[in-house]
Amino acid sequence: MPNALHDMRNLLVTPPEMQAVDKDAAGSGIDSFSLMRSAGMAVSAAALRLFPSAARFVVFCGPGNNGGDGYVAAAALTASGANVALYALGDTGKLKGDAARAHAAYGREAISIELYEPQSQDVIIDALFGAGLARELPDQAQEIVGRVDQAGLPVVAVDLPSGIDGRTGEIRGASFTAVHTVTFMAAKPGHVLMPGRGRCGTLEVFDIGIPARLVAARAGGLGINVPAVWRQCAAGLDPATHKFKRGHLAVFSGGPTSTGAARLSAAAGLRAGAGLVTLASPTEAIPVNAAHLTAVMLKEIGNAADLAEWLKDSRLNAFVLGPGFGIGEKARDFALMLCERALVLDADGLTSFKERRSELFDRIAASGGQVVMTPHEGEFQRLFPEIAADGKLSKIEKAQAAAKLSHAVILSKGPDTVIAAPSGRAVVNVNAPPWLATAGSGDVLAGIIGAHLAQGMPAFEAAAAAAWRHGEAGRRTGRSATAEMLVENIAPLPEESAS
Ligand SMILES: NC(=O)C1=CN([C@@H]2O[C@H](COP(=O)(O)OP(=O)(O)OC[C@H]3O[C@@H](n4cnc5c(N)ncnc54)[C@H](OP(=O)(O)O)[C@@H]3O)[C@@H](O)[C@H]2O)[C@@H](O)CC1
Ligand SMILES: Nc1ncnc2c1ncn2[C@@H]1O[C@H](COP(=O)(O)OP(=O)(O)O)[C@@H](O)[C@H]1O
Ligand SMILES: [K+]
Repeated sequence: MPNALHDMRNLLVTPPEMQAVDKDAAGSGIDSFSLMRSAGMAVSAAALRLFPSAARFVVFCGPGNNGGDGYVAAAALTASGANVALYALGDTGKLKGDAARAHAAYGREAISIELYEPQSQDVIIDALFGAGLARELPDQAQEIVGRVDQAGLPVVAVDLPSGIDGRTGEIRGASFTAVHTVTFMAAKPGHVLMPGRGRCGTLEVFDIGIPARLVAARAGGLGINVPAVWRQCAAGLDPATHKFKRGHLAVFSGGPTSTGAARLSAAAGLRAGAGLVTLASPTEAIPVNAAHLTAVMLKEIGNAADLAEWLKDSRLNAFVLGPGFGIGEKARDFALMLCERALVLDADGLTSFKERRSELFDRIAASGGQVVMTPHEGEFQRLFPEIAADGKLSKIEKAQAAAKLSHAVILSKGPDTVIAAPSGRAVVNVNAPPWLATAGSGDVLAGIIGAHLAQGMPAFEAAAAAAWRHGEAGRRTGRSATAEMLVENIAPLPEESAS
């Protein structure tokens, strides 16, 4: 695992991994109650920072350690002079361990949660359930979520908004929608996967003092897609370079009425840094493509024999196949010929293998090439129906399973794009604005990945860096983004110092 993922800010730790970290911390002699105290104090500080003039802080405490953090926060808020009311879910007499100790230390009355009546100036501290949520949110808690939503009250969540599954980001029955979430040591998948991400508000990762080495030792290779993940593979270009050293990317065009998608990929590939980009076009689409291209070159490739001849040029080192290409045998034949080099298989290129996927997966395994597949949800479902249908798996786990099965790097698109390698390594992209969901946006992404592959980046880093640059391009473009505008706004790769 690269060092980048050892940086706590970039790590994602699943709830079971975090539980193991807790045990290791206790085993190494760290006082678990002092960790809870740090956690609760951090929540109290965040609440006071965000709502310095709140009329009342209402703390909801659950039956486990998340509730324990709530008792500590309530005590700290009270000590700071704030007006605090505390409502408990379940029998406080049944609290155990650190949570029981935090409850005792709070020392004031806990009101039963069903008695909570919203007041218009309330600020909610949600400490019902965190990483330990093991099933649907109890009915009583769901009802409170409804009351808080209806009253439109701001919520500060402890660890996770209660109701969000920390492993998957799914909503277990109902969940609070927080304006701010304070989590501890490292973010969890539920903070970055949808729909959970949309309910966390701003995310604060607070260091409660567990040594980083204990967290890193249990972390399983998941991270957030920050430049540190791939920067070491994107070193600045050699000033003595020439265009062939920056790689030669080829993008395959569809027929005369569906050429735009491939041209978008090609334009994005050039803009993203490939030295040369050639659009490979069937004969009948040559006129329309010729009429639209300038810096991108054009080559007539009608059939597999033409392609075989062209591939004798070993400088052609990366390919994008799929956008607007058409579904069928030609796509399959071409893709199978390209697996040995570096290939982005997208759109129709993926769908063409719906009934014949093992041919593709076997070829990828045998070829040793760098292959990235970029399915959106529908394409993922077509190629990996059994994985897509497994309701127990998170989006990260689905991408990991698909990567393992196909031997390719999988970039599973959406607002929470996941990039996974066959080894299990995976990152979640978090910089994409919603207006990236515009026609042709995926074609632009495929072109950026192609440019990275052409420059010699390994498939995982090429895909992760492309998702990030695509997101940045979206931000630079703004809400009115079209795919053409995204191409214009692809910025240079960040310098060494960016994180
Ligand atoms: N990470 C760290 O280093 C630190 C973490 N800390 C904090 O600990 C939190 C994790 O604590 P936790 O493990 O006690 O889990 P938590 O979310 O309180 O819930 C578990 C309880 O709820 C119950 N239960 C579960 N689901 C239920 C349901 N649907 N309906 C009803 N009951 C349900 C479950 O009972 P059971 O499933 O056994 O029946 C159990 O009693 C974490 O989020 C963070 O805030 C800090 O204190 C400092 C250090
Ligand atoms: N809500 C969203 N927020 C951020 N990015 C999104 C959202 N929805 C889609 N995207 C991104 O937009 C792109 C759409 O690609 P794709 O589905 O292939 O569309 P198209 O075929 O029109 O190009 C993907 O990169 C995807 O990750
Ligand atoms: K919570």
